[in-house]
Amino acid sequence: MSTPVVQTDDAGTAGTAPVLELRDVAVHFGGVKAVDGISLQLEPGRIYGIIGPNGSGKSTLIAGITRLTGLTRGELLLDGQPVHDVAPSRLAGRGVARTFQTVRLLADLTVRANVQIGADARADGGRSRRGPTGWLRPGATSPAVADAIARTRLEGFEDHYPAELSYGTQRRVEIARAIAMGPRLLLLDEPTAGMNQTERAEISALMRSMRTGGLCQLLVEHDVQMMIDTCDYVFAMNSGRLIAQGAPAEVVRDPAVQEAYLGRKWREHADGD
Ligand SMILES: Nc1ncnc2c1ncn2[C@@H]1O[C@H](COP(=O)(O)OP(=O)(O)OP(=O)(O)O)[C@@H](O)[C@H]1O
Repeated sequence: MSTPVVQTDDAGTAGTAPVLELRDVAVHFGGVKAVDGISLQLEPGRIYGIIGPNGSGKSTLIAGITRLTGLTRGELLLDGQPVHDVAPSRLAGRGVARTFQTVRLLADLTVRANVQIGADARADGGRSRRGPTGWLRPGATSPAVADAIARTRLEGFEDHYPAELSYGTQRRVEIARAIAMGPRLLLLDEPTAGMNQTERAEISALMRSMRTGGLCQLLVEHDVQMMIDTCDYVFAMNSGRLIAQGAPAEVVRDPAVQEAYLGRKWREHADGD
């Protein structure tokens, strides 16, 4: 169940120092205003969602936050510090981890070794350029890896290889690898794409359980029910801008959101019936 958000201001805050702050962030590709002036704040220990129709700018916003694409304008602050000059590879050392739309596990490494990669990125502040074999410590499970495996309920899978796991379990390994980095902010880009309802519910429950310790999570997801079940606060985008924000149940009822995203989706669904 989602937790209602109370006493928030326009930026979605409730008086706690933000982990991440965006001030008037824009990313333009020539004449395409993929992200066009977004300001928001994310607090520790909360789960935020971004919804919006295809092409509304969700992925570009994540790419801007993770420094994979440059900002046309605006400011990005982590724990109050500007990160415009921080290389993407150094963001792990600044407490930012992410998972991707597609599974990116290393096929010839066990679950333990895949998760160890995250722990090693944390240990050297994301500076390591070593290949996978340089990270391996056969048979040993570091405390960070053991903790990440426990938090993602992967005990018993440590010695398995990705190909031996279900798709849903592979995605949990990716989350474990990100958690092993010890992030304060975890970005999840469509973590339930391709999953069945049971697996989606597992990821939702996992995300809710991971809020302990102040972890802030930002979820990009097309599944509206997943958003409602998982997030404390949702931002709705259209054409690169925020068109609504607030508690998930309120945002999905917002007329602008219905028109831009949900209405279209429901119409497509109805047309397909
Ligand atoms: N590298 C790029 N060069 C030019 N245009 C781009 C580039 N990346 C994204 N765009 C454009 O920016 C807009 C936003 O795209 P983006 O992928 O961020 O949307 P999205 O909300 O993540 O979509 P989806 O839900 O389909 O993943 C789109 O019009 C897209 O075509």
